[in-house]
Amino acid sequence: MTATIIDGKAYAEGLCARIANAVRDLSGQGVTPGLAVVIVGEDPASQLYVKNKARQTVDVGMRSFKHVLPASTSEAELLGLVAQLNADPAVDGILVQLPLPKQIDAQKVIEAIDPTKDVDGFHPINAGKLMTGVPGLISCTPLGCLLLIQSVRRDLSGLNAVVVGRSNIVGKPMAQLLIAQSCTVTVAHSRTRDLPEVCREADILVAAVGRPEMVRGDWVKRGAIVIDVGINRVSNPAAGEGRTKVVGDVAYAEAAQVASAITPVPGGVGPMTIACLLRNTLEAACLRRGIPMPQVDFAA
Ligand SMILES: Nc1nc2c(c(=O)[nH]1)N[C@@H](CN(C=O)c1ccc(C(=O)N[C@@H](CCC(=O)O)C(=O)O)cc1)CN2
Repeated sequence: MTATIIDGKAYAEGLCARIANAVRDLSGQGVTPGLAVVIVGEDPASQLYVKNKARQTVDVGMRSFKHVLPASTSEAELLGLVAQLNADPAVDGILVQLPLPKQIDAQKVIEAIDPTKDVDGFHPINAGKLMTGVPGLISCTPLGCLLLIQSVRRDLSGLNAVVVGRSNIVGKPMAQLLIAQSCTVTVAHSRTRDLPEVCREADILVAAVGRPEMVRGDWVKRGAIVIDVGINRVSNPAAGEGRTKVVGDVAYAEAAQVASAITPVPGGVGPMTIACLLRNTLEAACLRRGIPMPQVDFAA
């Protein structure tokens, strides 16, 4: 079996084009959604993600507000900025880029964001809404994974799903989203006994562990849909000394022999994270004004 490659980059571009159309309609009604992105410190990967977020925000016709703070910023200073953004009517969405420097308690910052502007979907109110099936803002990476899964199979009812990883940002919300689609969900993690055997039961396998190529081809059930959330930079001596490359949590070449569909890394889940952030900003702008959210998730 040769797997269908799920092209996250192409899906994300299509989603952004639909978001841009919806933003154009909204702007015609005098509403231009605004997204504030806050970065603390000089982590090069975070700087790149924030730059891409600001650029894509403008590309879809939204207003972008970028706040760059020094690595020495105190928790109180960051909380002060969040309070200011909560009160700003031009700001519909607030995102504080993670990770934060060690003197700042990230959970405290997340909990300070107005839940109606929490476009990351990390606030406990939004996590609780997802768990209880109440509409709210959903964490971008798991939402992107679900859209990619549904791009190859719309009805997931009754399928066995295994999510490897139990983080608040990916693993737990991913499990909730799959439960809401009537999957039978197992959340596996570093203490799971016989992880390969657990994975072999999965019709849908989501790997979000942060360990390069940990999920091997013989962990994958024939015909499974495999979603790789990992972004791991590893050395690549074949390309020359000191060179690196990005790989996922799944041994792609092996798994692609067995799966029916698989996301590559790069170009799979990653691009969906930013597209879903813009989607959530559109939703936040609509929700806060009582405007129905346009259907942008799937091509009509
Ligand atoms: N507040 C948040 N912080 C962080 C989040 C988040 O969702 N909210 N996620 C990650 C970083 N991230 C977005 O912020 C992000 C990561 C990766 C990609 C992406 O498109 N990756 C590319 C590969 C990139 C490379 O080559 O290095 C891909 O997979 O194709 C987009 C966004 C942590 N922080």
